[in-house]
Amino acid sequence: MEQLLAIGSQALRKAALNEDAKAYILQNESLFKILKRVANRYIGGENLSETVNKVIKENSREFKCSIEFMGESTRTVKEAMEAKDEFVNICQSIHSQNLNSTVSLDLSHIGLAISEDLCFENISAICTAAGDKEVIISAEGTERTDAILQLYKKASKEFSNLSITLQAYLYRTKDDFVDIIKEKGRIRMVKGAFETEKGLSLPRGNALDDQYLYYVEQLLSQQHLCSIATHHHEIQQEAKALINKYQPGKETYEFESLFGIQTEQLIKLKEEGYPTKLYFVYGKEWYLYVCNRLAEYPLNLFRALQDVMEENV
Ligand SMILES: Cc1cc2nc3c(=O)[nH]c(=O)nc-3n(C[C@H](O)[C@H](O)[C@H](O)COP(=O)(O)OP(=O)(O)OC[C@H]3O[C@@H](n4cnc5c(N)ncnc54)[C@H](O)[C@@H]3O)c2cc1C
Repeated sequence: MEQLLAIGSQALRKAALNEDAKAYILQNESLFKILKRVANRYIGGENLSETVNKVIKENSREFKCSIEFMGESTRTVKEAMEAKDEFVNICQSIHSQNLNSTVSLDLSHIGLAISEDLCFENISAICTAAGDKEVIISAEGTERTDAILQLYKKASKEFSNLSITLQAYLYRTKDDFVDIIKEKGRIRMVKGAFETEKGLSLPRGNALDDQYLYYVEQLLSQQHLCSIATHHHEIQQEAKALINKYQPGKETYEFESLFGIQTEQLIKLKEEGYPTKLYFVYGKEWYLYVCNRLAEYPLNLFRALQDVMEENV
C-alpha cells in the first residue's frame, strides 16, 4: 500500500509541474470540476469574498485566521501593483467585516524580484491598510532569504504590525534567528518547504525536529511573539510541554495550521485552551498549491477520493 501511495504522490508532483498536464486538466470540464471539489478542502476559494465567508465561519468556531492571496515571483510592476491592491482589499475586508484575521504574503508577490524599493513601497501600503492587524511575511527559496530578511528589518522600523517566517531546516537560520529575534515582530517558525541546494538544509527527521523545537523553546522562554506553524503532532505535544514549563502569556504565541491540513489536531489544541490559527490561501492559481498539499502527504489522496465521491452522492 505504501508503495502505491508513493506512486500516486510522485504522479501528482509530476502533474503539478507539467504544463501540458495542467492545461489538460484545467481545460477539461469534468476533470476541472473534480479537482475543484478536492481543492475546496484546502483553499479559501478563488476570490476574497468566498474566503471571507470561510473565515467568518472559522472565527465563529473561535479560530483566529490568516488570509493570503496566492502568488509569488511577479515579474512586472503592473502585476506587483495589482497584487498589492488585492492585499489592501484583504485588509479593508478584515476591518469592514470585523474579522479576527491577519494577512500573510510572499514579498516576491508584491515586487521583491523586480525592485526592493517597489517592494518596500508595497509592503508599506499594506501595513498601513492593515492598521492594528498583523502582516506576516512568508519564507521563500534560499536565493531570496537575504533580501526578505533585510526588507523585514527595514520595514519593522516603521511598522510594528509586521511579522516574519523563519525556516528551521536552513543551517543559516541559527544566525538569522539571533538577528531577527531582536525585532519585536512575531516569528512564525516553519520547518521549510522548498528544495535547497545540497548542504544548505536539514532533511526531514529527528535532527530537524530537535532544531525546530530549539527555536520554539527560545521564543516561548523569552515570551517573544511567535507562531508554532506545523502539522506535526509530536512537535505540537512537545511545544505544549514547553508552554507549560515557561508559562508565556496567551497573547504571545499561537499554533497555526494550513486550512484543511490535520485540522482535528488544531481543534483539539483549541479545545484544550491554546490560541490557534488557520491559514487560508485563495486565488485562481490553486492548482499547484492543491497538488502539493496532496503529494506531501500521500494519505490525502484517499481523502481527495472521498471528497469527490461524497459530492457525487
Ligand atoms: C501556517 C504555515 C505557514 C507556512 N509558511 C511557510 C513559509 O512561509 N515558507 C515555507 O518554506 N514553508 C511554510 N510552511 C510549510 C512548512 O515549511 C512545512 O513544509 C509544512 O508545514 C509541513 O511540515 P510540518 O511541520 O507540518 O511537518 P512534516 O515533517 O512535513 O510532517 C509531519 C507530520 O505532519 C503531518 N502533515 C504534514 N503535511 C501534511 C499534509 N499536507 N497533509 C496532512 N498531514 C500533513 C503528517 O502527520 C506528517 O507526518 C508553512 C506551514 C504552515 C503550517
